[in-house]
Amino acid sequence: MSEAATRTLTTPPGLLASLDPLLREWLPRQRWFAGKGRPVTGFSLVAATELLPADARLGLYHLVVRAHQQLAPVPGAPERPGDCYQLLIGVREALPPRLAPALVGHVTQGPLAGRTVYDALYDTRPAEILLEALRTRARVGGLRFDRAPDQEIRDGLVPRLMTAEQSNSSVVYGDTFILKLLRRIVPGVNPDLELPLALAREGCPRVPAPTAWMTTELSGEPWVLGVLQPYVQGAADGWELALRELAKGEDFTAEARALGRATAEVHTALARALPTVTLGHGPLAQLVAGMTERLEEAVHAVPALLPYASGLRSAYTALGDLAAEGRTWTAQRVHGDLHLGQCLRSPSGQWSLIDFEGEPARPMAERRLPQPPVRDIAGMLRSFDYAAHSADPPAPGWAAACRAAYCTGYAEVSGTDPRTDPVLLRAYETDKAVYEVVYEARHRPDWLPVPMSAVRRLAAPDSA
Ligand SMILES: Nc1ncnc2c1ncn2[C@@H]1O[C@H](COP(=O)(O)OP(=O)(O)O)[C@@H](O)[C@H]1O
Ligand SMILES: O=P(O)(O)O[C@H]1O[C@H](CO)[C@@H](O[C@H]2O[C@H](CO)[C@@H](O)[C@H](O)[C@H]2O)[C@H](O)[C@H]1O
Repeated sequence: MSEAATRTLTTPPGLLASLDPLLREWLPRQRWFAGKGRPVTGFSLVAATELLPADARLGLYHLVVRAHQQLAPVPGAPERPGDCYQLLIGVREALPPRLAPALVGHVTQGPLAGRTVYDALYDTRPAEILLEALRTRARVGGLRFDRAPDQEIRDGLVPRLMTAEQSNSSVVYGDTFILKLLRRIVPGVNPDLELPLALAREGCPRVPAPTAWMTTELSGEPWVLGVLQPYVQGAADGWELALRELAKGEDFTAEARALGRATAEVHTALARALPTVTLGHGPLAQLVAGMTERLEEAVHAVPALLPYASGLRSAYTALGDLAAEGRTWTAQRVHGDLHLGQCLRSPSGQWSLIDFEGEPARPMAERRLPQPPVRDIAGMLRSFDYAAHSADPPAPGWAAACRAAYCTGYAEVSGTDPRTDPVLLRAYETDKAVYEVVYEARHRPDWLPVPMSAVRRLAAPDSA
């Protein structure tokens, strides 16, 4: 591992050098590793902070590493410095059986030869150390832990790592708080903290308000590393609930309508809290160009899209034509990756929206741009379709009823029914379905038929 770019280095260099071969094996296998499909050629260390020294029974290091990857999975392909990842690495003589799933590897060289390194988020003491740092607003090396002025964190909360399929890693503390540790990290303001804080200032009850957060500063820029929020106890997510009702052949329209209302409440609060802009011909042309470019990239990555490409493209050109005729749209900050799995229903039936990070694969600057709120609506409409098409047999009528109820709920609160703008809606649904095709091809190939069935429908000229 190259240490040339090291900023804060309080760890033994021998440990870092010996981690390189272990990380090459371990990191690409993690669910949250974003660079799947491109060989990792090595790592450089961006920052390292010792939380507990390695000569103790338990050593603990916070690392920011940059993964260097080849651009294509072929021998000799050019490589580029890739994404940065946040790791919490524990060092022990041996792992107790309960930590077996956390194993990164056994160190074979350097001063720590013979010791075992592991993903310390699985372990109680390291997780407690993070919460304690947030509680006490600690500064450790370059790591900064902050807590909202009006929020308290009591001690003694027992941590457990969530095992859900995630883009990041979350630890639940005593069913009271949940800490999301971002895995692939980027410089600058992160909407996963920015938007919930803005919504909390607006008094919007649909989003858990951040209690505390963890940041660092690298090369003069802030980086968000984690966010602690109240844990919604006993909550079920919209995806689980929808599948449960589908399996029983039950109607889900009352919940879909409530979700439409919740989405509109969040959009209204975001439009009050942060700037809105009017999109005229120029910005719309850019937006359409972005959708078209994403489609071209997707066709390249997933050739099964090719037969539908021209039909899909027509959804974007129809939008471009409307803009050329002088139509304008209002854009505002949005959730950016809204789907049923991002909606939590409390036991009392209240819906909350979570995970404002946006689509993990998009550049951060793009994720923070104001966009037509229909972007999120399209995400939810796709999600009802996902649920209906992952049922056996598929239930397109169920999806249609939920989609209609969701739009009705949205219109009740916002005063705008998304169905009155079908060209915009079709363009955004198409963009989302194309994103999903690439996402599934990369992460869950078995799921590919679900967005592909939507692609077939959206590519048909009468689908608007
Ligand atoms: N405030 C919360 N209360 C209860 N559960 C939560 C809360 N926030 C997140 N979760 C659970 O954690 C999971 C992952 O959270 P999310 O923010 O979507 O992370 P990721 O970006 O890694 O996908 C969610 O699907 C949900 O089950
Ligand atoms: O929740 P994440 O931010 O990690 O979002 C990513 O993963 C989602 C899947 O876990 C993916 O969502 C797609 O599958 C869902 C069912 O599992 C479905 O409800 C969504 O509509 C569909 O888009 C999401 O796209 C991706 O960004």
